[in-house]
Amino acid sequence: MTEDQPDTAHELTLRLTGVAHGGHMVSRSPEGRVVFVRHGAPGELVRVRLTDQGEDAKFWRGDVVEVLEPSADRRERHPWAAADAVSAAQEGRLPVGGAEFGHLTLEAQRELKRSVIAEQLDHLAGIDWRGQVAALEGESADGTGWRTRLHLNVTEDGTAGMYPHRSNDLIPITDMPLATPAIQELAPWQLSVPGAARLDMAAPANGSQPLLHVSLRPRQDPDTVSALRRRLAEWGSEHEVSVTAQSPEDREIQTWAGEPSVRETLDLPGEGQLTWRVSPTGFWQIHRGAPQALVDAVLTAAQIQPGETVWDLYSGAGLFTAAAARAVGTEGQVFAVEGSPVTSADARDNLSEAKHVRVTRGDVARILTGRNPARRRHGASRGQKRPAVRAPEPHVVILDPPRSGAAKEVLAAIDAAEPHTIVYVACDPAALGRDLGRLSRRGWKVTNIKAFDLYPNTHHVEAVAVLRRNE
Ligand SMILES: C[S@@+](CC[C@H](N)C(=O)[O-])C[C@H]1O[C@@H](n2cnc3c(N)ncnc32)[C@H](O)[C@@H]1O
Repeated sequence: MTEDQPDTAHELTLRLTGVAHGGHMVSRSPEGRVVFVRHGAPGELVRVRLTDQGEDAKFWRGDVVEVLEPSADRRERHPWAAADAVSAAQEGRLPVGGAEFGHLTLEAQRELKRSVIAEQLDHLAGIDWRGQVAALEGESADGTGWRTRLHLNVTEDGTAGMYPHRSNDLIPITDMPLATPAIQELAPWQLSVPGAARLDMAAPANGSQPLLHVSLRPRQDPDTVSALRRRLAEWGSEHEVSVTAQSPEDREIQTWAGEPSVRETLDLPGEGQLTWRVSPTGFWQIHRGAPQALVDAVLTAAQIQPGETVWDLYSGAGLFTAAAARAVGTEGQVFAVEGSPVTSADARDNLSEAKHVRVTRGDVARILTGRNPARRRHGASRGQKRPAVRAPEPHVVILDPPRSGAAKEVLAAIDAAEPHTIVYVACDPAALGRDLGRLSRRGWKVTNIKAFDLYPNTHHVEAVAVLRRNE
């Protein structure tokens, strides 16, 4: 038996008392130890199979395998059978990750996300947040069909699948209802791809040509790669899908069929259409409606005036950069910083016509302060390694950091630059709470926080916070 196979010796019957950050429900074992449980709902009595249970562990983790007293918030049917924990347990397998709230109604999912945000903001920033988590316009009734991006891992023999939460046992999948209809129709999980380690599928919401990117396994023999290339190039031509590939030994991305990138677009009222190229390994928002919802929220929050200077930190391929560039006009300027070489090259290309936009590649902390907090954490010298880029004085700062949030140094540098408004876009409520707390202590007032359900059927949630200086 492997560690991940069902094991009734490690099961408990637990009452779930609430929701915790990270997609877990909270409960206590009979001897009082906290147990974080996935796939349940507050108030339920459930049988839980423990997945982490060290004697010395501060807390344990587990998955629901049977619901003894169900919550009224449970759906009749999980929209994605492969991710349904209860039927998975009945079939003697693990549920795949990626839809850990799918057993609940969308309203209940949003209520849990709301309560996590409220709790984190209260606990970490002393903010009494009374907002709601808004569904995106045009969201489907069951929260499926939204993922324009999907990644699959591949077994040694070339079968594509997905991992259960905190497990290395890849499970082949036969469908993925969270993906857009375009991706479901292509069903990349049906491909047999020996030689590949991972597949990334991107299908822009505007219906333009999708792209399949293949990350090859290390040191593949040329015959395996040629055979894979031939088959996928044929598949790509037949289905009008671009195919690209990269081996770990080679930084260059090869185009095997079609185009080397996808084309994303957005209609800005009164401004026409904005267009972005996004490379196979570059960043783009996942939900088909996310770019529109976030650009609207950021522009409303930022109240950018013509002639102003805007910083767009962690800019990705330039989603907010392009919108801000229109808002400031050619009398103003936008200073964008993006760390990933691929994504910053996309941003440069996307904004190459806008002479009032400067895209800088690098770590935001290093660009703004000349110091590298990551290196310092690992014991390197505190000294300035390289001079910081000279950033123009901002009126507005937009930042959209990764899940870990912004480094302390970044918040200090933003504060020191004295913009009138900061717009913080966050995909992690705990990092948001911590960073808003830090900015509040520097004299910033949080004037508004809006939350969006950009990831239906998962525990993830996005928030846009607006801060103005406390006069
Ligand atoms: C959440 S994405 C936001 C991108 C963009 N705002 C959008 O909506 O498309 C965060 C971006 O920050 C970049 N990033 C992560 N850590 C960084 C760092 N320390 N310095 C600069 N960029 C970073 C990532 O490569 C990614 O493109």
